[in-house]
Amino acid sequence: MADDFTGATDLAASWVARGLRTAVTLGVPTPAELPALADLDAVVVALKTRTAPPAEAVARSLAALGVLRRLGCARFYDKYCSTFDSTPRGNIGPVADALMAELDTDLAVVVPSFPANGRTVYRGHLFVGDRLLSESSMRHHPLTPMTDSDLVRVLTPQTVNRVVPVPLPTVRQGPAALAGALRAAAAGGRCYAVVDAVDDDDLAVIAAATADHPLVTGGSGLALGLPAAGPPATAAMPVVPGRRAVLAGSASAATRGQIAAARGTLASRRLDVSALRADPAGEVAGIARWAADRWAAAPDEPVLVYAVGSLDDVETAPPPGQRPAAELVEEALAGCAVAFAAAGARQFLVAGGETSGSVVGALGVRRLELGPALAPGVSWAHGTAAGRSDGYNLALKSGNFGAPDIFTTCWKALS
Ligand SMILES: Nc1ncnc2c1ncn2[C@@H]1O[C@H](COP(=O)(O)OP(=O)(O)O)[C@@H](O)[C@H]1O
Ligand SMILES: O=C(O)[C@@H](O)C(=O)COP(=O)(O)O
Repeated sequence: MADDFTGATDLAASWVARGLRTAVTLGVPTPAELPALADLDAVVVALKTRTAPPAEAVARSLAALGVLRRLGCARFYDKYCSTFDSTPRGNIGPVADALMAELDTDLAVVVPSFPANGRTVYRGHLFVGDRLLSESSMRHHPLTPMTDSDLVRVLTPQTVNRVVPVPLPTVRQGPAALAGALRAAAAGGRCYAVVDAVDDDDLAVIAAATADHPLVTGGSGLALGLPAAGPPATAAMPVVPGRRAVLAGSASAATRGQIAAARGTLASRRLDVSALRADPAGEVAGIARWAADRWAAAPDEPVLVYAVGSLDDVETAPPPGQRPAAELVEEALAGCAVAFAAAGARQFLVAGGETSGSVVGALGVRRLELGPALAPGVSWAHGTAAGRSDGYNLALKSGNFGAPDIFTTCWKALS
């Protein structure tokens, strides 16, 4: 299960790359949706729990666990962000505590490392590229600013269990030595092992050492460490013809760069938070009219609607008595998606995990099958929605992933 929607497609892409036939369900699948999932090798339940209060995140994660067990799943992956995104009342610990208790297991590894995207863990500290997490752009995240890179220190106040670091030299001794170190750690009582990993070989060692663990936790990198079960299990993804749009609610550095790179090429509009506060429906209707005009002139050209061009656009606290900008923006982009779909849009790149949750929920999409990869952790998918026979093509892009030109180059894969 994944705590946001971009994270879910990121994990699914890793499993597909390792040869596992995988689907993503958006929210906990209903009983009627289970038969279609029965023959797969892996299922990712996408939850929108990253910023939820701990009790709510725990309840939804346990509901997901229950359904996955009913499907016959025997091993579980608790997917959170590779930058360990967590609110001050963090729910990574409470969710993992509940999963461990339910699965009656004494140890779970904590492995956010994802070297392909520059996330590494050394001596229990999380790095983004060559910076500590706390010195990376993640310190400015509007919802989950990360100001501490020491994962033991971040996780300890969130959990009733012990948190122990496992250093790189132990990993480099290989799977047997690491498995022994993990067993020794668990002998002292239920605990988390924050395992160092700086490259994909380290992830392969951790995957081998935890092959019999009922629960692992981490970013998607650990899934890439699995031995391949076969060639990549990418199904031939249906391409749904229609208008194209980029909806970017992320304020992350990579997305801001992608917006700057695309603005010279794509027709674009920035959401105006004060206008949204005054008249949210009117603002969305105005953007929908603008997009329809653009598509009338150039039907194949994507339009770009974004929230944050520079960090100055980020509202850190709402005016007294007003709704937070984050909520207004998520609702507005969801409203744009629905209005654009009514105008014939079928292909969406959505930037941001929370944003993706809002947009995909508003479109009524329940399930995704992955298609071509666009970047590490980012893929096209085909989404099926109740009452829509054609569905949508969706690329749910983590705010911090993807090359600078992804908003303009991603469409080639659908041509
Ligand atoms: N101007 C703004 N001020 C404050 N928050 C904003 C603003 N624009 C967007 N946001 C919010 O920032 C959050 C970005 O989170 P998310 O979509 O998960 O992106 P990322 O993948 O970069 O984490 C969303 O909730 C979005 O609505
Ligand atoms: O692990 C990751 O970094 C991503 O899969 C992820 O969870 C991204 O979250 P957002 O940056 O909020 O999209």
